[in-house]
Amino acid sequence: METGDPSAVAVRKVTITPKAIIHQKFGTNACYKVEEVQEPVQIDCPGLVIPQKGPCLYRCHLQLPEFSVVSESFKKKKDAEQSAAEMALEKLGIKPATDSPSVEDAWDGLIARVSHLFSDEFLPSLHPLGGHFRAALRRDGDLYGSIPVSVTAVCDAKISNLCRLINPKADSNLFMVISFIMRAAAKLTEFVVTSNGQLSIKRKNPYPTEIIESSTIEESVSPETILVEALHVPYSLEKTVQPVTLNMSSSGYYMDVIAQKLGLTEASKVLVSKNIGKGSSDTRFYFAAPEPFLLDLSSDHLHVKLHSEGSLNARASYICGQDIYGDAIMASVGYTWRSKDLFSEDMSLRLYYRMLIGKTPSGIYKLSREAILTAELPSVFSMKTNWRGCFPKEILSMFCRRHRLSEPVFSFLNVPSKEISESSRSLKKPKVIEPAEDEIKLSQSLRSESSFRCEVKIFSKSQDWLIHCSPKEIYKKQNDSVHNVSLKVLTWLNAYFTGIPLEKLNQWADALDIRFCTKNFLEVFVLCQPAPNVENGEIQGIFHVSKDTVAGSGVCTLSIEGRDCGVCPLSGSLLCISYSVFLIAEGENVNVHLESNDEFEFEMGNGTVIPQLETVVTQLSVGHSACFNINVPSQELVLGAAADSATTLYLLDSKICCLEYRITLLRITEPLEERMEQALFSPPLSNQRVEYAVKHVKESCANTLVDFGCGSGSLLSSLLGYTTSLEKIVGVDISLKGLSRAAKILHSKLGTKSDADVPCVGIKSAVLYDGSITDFDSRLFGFDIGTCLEVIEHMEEDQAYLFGDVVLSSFRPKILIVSTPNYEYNVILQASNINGQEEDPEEKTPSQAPKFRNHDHKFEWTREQFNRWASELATTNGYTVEFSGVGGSGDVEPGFASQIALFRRPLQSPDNVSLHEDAAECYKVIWEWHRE
Ligand SMILES: C[S@@+](CC[C@H](N)C(=O)[O-])C[C@H]1O[C@@H](n2cnc3c(N)ncnc32)[C@H](O)[C@@H]1O
Ligand SMILES: [Mg+2]
Repeated sequence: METGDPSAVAVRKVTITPKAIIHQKFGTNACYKVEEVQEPVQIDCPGLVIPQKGPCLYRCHLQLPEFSVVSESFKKKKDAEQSAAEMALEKLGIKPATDSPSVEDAWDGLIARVSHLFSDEFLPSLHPLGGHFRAALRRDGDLYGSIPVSVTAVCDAKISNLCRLINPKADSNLFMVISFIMRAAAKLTEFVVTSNGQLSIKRKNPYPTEIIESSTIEESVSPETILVEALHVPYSLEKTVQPVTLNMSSSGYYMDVIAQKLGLTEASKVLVSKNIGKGSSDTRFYFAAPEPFLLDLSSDHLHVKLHSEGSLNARASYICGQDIYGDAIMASVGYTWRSKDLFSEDMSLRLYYRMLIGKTPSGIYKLSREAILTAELPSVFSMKTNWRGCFPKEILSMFCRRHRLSEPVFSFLNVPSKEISESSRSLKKPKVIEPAEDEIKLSQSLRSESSFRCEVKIFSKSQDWLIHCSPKEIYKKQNDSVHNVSLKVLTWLNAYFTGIPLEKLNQWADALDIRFCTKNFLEVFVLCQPAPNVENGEIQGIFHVSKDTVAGSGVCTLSIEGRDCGVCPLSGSLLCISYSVFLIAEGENVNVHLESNDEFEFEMGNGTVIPQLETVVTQLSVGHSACFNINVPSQELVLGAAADSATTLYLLDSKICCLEYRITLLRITEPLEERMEQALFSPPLSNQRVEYAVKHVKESCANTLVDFGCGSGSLLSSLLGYTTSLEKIVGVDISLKGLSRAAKILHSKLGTKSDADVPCVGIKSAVLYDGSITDFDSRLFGFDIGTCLEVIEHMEEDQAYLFGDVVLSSFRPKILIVSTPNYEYNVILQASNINGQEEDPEEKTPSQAPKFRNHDHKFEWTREQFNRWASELATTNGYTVEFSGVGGSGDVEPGFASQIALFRRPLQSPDNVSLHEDAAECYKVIWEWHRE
């Protein structure tokens, strides 16, 4: 425990304390002695024989050259000391200043602090700097007892605080701090010596022997030599970061060892960065003090001058957020508050690259998932329950901390309830509603019936405005609004980190409702973009963005093993895979293991994993394994993952490499809607819709069927399991992923089985088209039956109206079946437990209208809304319509779970075929099959 520090309270209270003033006036001539006082105990238990101890109190004797004072008794030693100092000041007729400290006060505090560090009482203390003072007494010759100023500048929070009070810029300017300390030491000529051109301070008189003895200068139990792994970070970006070993002999001073590695004679020429490690670790950059700095300690323009020297170490400066010059050593070594022994930890290339990765938004996400080569920061925040890894808000906070910015400031705009009730009446998602300016009340007191709009502002440490994101979207949950706005900012920042040009950055900002102060922003993030390398036209910088990543590589080879169970993942499903990633080199027998995960969950369709992986899993069924190769991504990602950095570096530098992914699809959890339909209905609702369609196919003896919005072909493939009169089946969709799954399933059902065991023997052809069902294609005119199951609610409402018109006026099927969710039924679904799994219990607001069943639904209609749509449509186009449904009952409130409209074209109604004779064939054939 550190005692008797006169500047300590100065910093804490911001005003100079009585003790500090005494110290300024008398220095070491002021002598404090604290004694314990035992307070008399009040016996409130007569007859008790066990001796009673009162609380321990302290009294302080302060001896000054002319007089002495004794304080009252206090519970804390330091209060006794301050009280004694105050009494002495009173005697001297000095009034301590009570207002905030002036720069002069801070200077006085700094001088007092430096003086204290070199005092007898500091030497034995358990303070990170104490170790340096003791180790300095093991240095030889002239260096005996000499302390490098740089360590005092970074290992003592009080010095940093005082320097900041003198000049706020000292916070990020190491050189300024060092020159302040040197100037303070120069004021203590009686006590310490500073030598010209040397960044070191030494005590004038030796320590008394008893102080040295009590300080245990020799470290307790340490082996002969300690080998510490560190890294050499060259300032030239052409040279790679290399591991180095520091041999810390137990009898020397570790700063001298580092000096040698930097090619310097001794420790005082070494400068030390801020701590960049996590928590208790002490990871810092060590680098040579630049020559101009040694020559001109007092210049205020030093920083600028150093900048123009051109030896800025971009990698080291980027990682620690402080300017670092020349080659640097990155090491985790130093003294702590816990022990007198030297603390050290090995640094590895992997740790270094992880630090680099951890400075970008997507990197923070990747690290939080322990999936550097596999995960990507998702593009949307769909649902809290499906999000894996750190949440956007936390990532944003972490990002700000790592770039030494202020914490992000979130504020909520309370959306008036009028807006919400209007928006829920139309049963449309309250997506973009702009409340009138005067109706917005900035409110932190949030009512449960409120909806939330959240905005965020980001400021630098010195409160310069950097980014402001104010999306218009309204959310029912406060958390959703916070995560969404955070994700927007992260997405935008990520774009900046990948090196997009400024004009694009501006466009992105507009699209994401972001405003930013270009000047302030670039000042803070100047080192964060990969700088274009003019010589060879490649992007090169702190990030080694490889050509392949820039070009956007795809999957090179793919092989799938295992039995196809026919269920492929849909967008919105939650997948669980196991995977391993290896670095493989052309013509080499070695492959380096980079990353593995036994159970890795992610949501499909949000960009939560690298695009190649998402492409591959869409082709897999549960139980399937796949192996595919991709081009090597940026080096820092590979090295951040690799445990064996040496082999990895060797292969990356000398061979043509690629990454090999081996994955197995373990589980698929369908989106909420699918899960509810399966769990709450027997047979599952989707099967009931298929059976409804089959019944009408059979009844109408249809030969031709078109499924509008066929998705992954569940209806078409199910139809193959029934004996019907169908000869031609066609599917149309705009989703290529869905269509390719449909093709795969139809192909396996139609192509492989022998006629004997297939009921669908009558089917002569099957075709899948890529196209929008709101566009007419004459090849699908006049079919016997058209189906459109659970599709219209995935379109905007006006598009659903358009589809209705096009299908009945142009396609003109004899029968059309349209199904869509019955919104009124949601109360029943959402009262079920299934829904509970998705909800955050504390966020539930029962008074609100039920949610839609699926986050991709653009609307959900009540029975009345659906009836109105279908009836008007039928009348306009000369069809009849009848209403029905599946799930629940039509006669009991609230009706069917899935409502169905069945349109029939009366027999006498003309086909209108002539109208479409020359109509375009705008759909694209994706797959077709014809019976030979
Ligand atoms: C919920 S899925 C239903 C799939 C299928 N009908 C079923 O019942 O399994 C909705 C489908 O509608 C498709 N879709 C949405 N808008 C469309 C459009 N304008 N044209 C064609 N398909 C569309 C989507 O791509 C998606 O495959
Ligand atoms: Mg749907």
